[in-house]
Amino acid sequence: MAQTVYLLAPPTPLRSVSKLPASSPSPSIAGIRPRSLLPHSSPRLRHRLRFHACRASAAPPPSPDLGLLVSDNGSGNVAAAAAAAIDVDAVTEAELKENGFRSTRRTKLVCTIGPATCGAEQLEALAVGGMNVARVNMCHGTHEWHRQVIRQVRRLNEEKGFAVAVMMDTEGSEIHMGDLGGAASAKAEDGEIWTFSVRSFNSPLPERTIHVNYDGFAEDVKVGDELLVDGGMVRFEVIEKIGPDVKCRCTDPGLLLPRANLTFWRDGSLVRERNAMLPTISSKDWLDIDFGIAEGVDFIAVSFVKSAEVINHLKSYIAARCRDREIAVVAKIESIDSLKNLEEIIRASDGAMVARGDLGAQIPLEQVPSAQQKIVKLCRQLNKPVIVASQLLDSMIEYPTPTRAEVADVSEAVRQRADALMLSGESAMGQYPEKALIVLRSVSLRIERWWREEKRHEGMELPDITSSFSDKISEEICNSAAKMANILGVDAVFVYTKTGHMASLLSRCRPDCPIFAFTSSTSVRRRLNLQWGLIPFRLSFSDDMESNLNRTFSLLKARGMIQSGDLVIALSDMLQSIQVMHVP
Ligand SMILES: Nc1ncnc2c1ncn2[C@@H]1O[C@H](COP(=O)(O)OP(=O)(O)OP(=O)(O)O)[C@@H](O)[C@H]1O
Ligand SMILES: CC(=O)C(=O)O
Repeated sequence: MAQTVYLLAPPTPLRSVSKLPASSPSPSIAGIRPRSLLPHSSPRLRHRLRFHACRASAAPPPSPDLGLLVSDNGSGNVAAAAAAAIDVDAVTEAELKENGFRSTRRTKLVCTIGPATCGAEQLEALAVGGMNVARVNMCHGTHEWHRQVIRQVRRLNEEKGFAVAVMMDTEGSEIHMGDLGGAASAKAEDGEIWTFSVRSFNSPLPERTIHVNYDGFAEDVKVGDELLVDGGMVRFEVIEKIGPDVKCRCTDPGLLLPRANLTFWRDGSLVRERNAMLPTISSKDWLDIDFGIAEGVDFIAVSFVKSAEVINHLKSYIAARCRDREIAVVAKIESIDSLKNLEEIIRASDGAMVARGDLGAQIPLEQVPSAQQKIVKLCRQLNKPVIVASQLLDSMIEYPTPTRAEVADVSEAVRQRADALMLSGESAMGQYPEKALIVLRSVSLRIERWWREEKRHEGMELPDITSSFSDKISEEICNSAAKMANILGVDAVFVYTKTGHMASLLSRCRPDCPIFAFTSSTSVRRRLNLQWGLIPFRLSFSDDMESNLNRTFSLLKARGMIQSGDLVIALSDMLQSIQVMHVP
């Protein structure tokens, strides 16, 4: 296993990438020697790193192998296709000129797809607008509906050069309302009496009647309990139980949406004994998971995770059925149990979601911000991508501009350096999905730039996360490369990575510059699209690093993404030639 650090430096243009002898430090970066670049390396490692001083060639690029390189810019508006094989659209050109890759967006954007956005044109508008991941929520819609959406996203990727990943979100064993007999919503007014019942009804439902999906509902609730719909968007008080029917008085009026989640509280605490007995992954979820595997989704988000065990079980299940590619498992942190077992759950998962909607129905609302901060921090320490979700721009479901408080909430998530922000109802069924995406994009760009200008490198302790010696080498190289990138003010870090692991380790360090991640796998490329600061490309590699570098420089220069004289650090996790090694 070899790792190489390349330093590519100006000032005088060379005609080709040149390589110095292994023992020579880079002349352009005086005084920086391998040892000083790996300050934390154990002397026992005695690795010999080879540093290569190179410059992006000033010579006209050779005819690029256009079919091999496909990118999308992290700024999101890049329907990036191979430079000439597929024309780069006008939006892409404009966005590149406007921001340039140095200021490209680092925070990734997830959009929930629903009736407002499931058409081909609407999906394309979201991709052009910066959607990195499309989320489908299995609480809603049929398999046929989800299949159409997933295939449409794949088509967009293939035909227009996007790398939008697909995340399937399981329903989980939550207690929720039924379908409202086909109605899009129903309004509950203050003081009205509604019936919540486990009985099945034909459409249309009797007036002010709600079906509940959980058979034990009427037995579990008590007169006087508070019933929260959708985490408290509407509230009722239980006033009477008649067999399977529970009569409730509306105390906080609002809009009831189909299949909204239900929780009940007694004496100021969540009643959760019954919930605790329900399986995290229900039999319906297993059918949905099989569907997701068959449709080739990139992520499966698991609702109401209680422990690491269920994540491990699901990962083994996926591994047994999916030998040729990986599906990342994202743990949704949305329950008291998931907070209790947070670290073991995050360690077991490939990522996490701060699912503030349901979390806010399980813990007091005022505890949600600190829980968010804790989850985001832990995820970064453990190198797991983290999504901040729910109600970021809730008012934009109905209005074309966000509230100031919503903008502040988005800014805080960006400032915490979460990997991704998620739109839920705003994109699934809101009136302004594209505008909501623009708000996320512009707030992210602005806060990220402010952060860089203020030079606010947080000194977050990044603990060792690797167990194997080989991974430890990668980790040290990435930590050092990110530090060096900030000190030297380089324009970009290039990482050539088979599995994406090294790109992800770099992302964890949140360097000031963007990270161009090259991988030969389209599915790894899509997965990397969830991670902070990564601009993932697909590139067929050779084992010859110089040839890879030359080719990437030519291709990126041809597209105006880098220029001669740009300062770049390049890392690789897959050279077979030994360039980091134990000194004999
Ligand atoms: N596939 C779909 N079909 C119909 N409506 C949908 C679909 N996906 C989402 N929606 C609508 O958008 C709203 C917000 O979506 P979201 O995925 O956040 O769901 P949710 O019901 O709030 O549940 P969760 O807690 O799982 O996020 C939903 O309540 C629903 O009204
Ligand atoms: C996204 C989600 O499931 C929640 O916020 O509850």
